[in-house]
Amino acid sequence: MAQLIDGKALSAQVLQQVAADVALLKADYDILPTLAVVLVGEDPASQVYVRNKMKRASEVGIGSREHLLDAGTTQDELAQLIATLNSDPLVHGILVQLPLPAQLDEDSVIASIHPDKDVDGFHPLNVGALAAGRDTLVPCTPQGCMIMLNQVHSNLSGKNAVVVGRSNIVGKPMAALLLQANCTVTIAHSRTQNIESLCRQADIVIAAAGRMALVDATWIKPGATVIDVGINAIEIDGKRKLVGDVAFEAVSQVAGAISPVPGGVGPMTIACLLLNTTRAVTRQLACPLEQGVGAMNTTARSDRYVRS
Ligand SMILES: Nc1nc(=O)c2c([nH]1)NC[C@@H]1CN(c3ccc(C(=O)N[C@@H](CCC(=O)O)C(=O)O)cc3)C=[N+]21
Ligand SMILES: [Mg+2]
Repeated sequence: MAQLIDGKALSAQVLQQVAADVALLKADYDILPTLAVVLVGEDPASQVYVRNKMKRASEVGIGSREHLLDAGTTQDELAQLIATLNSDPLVHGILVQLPLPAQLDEDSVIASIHPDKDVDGFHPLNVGALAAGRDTLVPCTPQGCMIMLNQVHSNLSGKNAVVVGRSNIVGKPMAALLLQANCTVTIAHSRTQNIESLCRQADIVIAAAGRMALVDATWIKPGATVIDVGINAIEIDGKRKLVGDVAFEAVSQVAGAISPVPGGVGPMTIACLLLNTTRAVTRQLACPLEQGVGAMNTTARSDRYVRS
């Protein structure tokens, strides 16, 4: 049986570190790191996610502001709000919950967020900086996956990693981070030929395709590490259930390590969002810090949150 990569427990470790950094920012700079979450419309799943984020924020001492806009909000109204948040010195992180209603242009909304407040790491400047291997705000889900991988692998150098899925929010930044960790990286997707045998050569499989139970036991090399990024909501006997992109029961008989859904990548994503909020603060301080929170200001420091 595969080792279970417990995202819930691991996220608690990350959150503990974030709480310590929040306390340090308070003590040394009298700063309350604050996250503004913008939700447009009334999608029930989005409401649950946003509520979870605010709850975790308050647990680690991060301030949060919730901006609930109605579903008919115009591009100009949203732009107005973001401009206000951009210039508010008491707001350090801005998250606009995606997806947005159809009348709104996501790309221009994302581009309007100040890059140093972009705790999602979706702004084109941050995307480019990550691609170039520079220090920047990194998307939360891939960052969480790297921390999970560091739990299993003391050294990722030379590992064959296959990322299944090529989204801008997971697949592409995930591949960039794996490359930065010196993995040999392949991005597979819906048009990839022989995807099953390709994955079977991988030491690491990141399943981020958005297709329920897509990755089966026959796709996995014995002993490989499997991270499940899927969050597919299904109904069983009228009850809502969350399942991943990996056929968990079957794959856990073959893999060396595997993350579950729920309790895997999801909690890590939220922990990294709050981690990014403290990192956003350090990017906005007038003078760079020599130690403490300032010392964490590099994308290569995910290992800092991992017990050896
Ligand atoms: N701008 C933006 N940034 C995001 O990071 C973002 C977004 N928009 N839109 C939606 C997705 C989805 N997402 C999740 C985060 C945590 C869980 C999570 O904690 N899941 C729990 C279970 C929660 C449940 O039961 O529904 C778990 O997997 O254990 C899930 C999904 C962030 N997203
Ligand atoms: Mg995809």
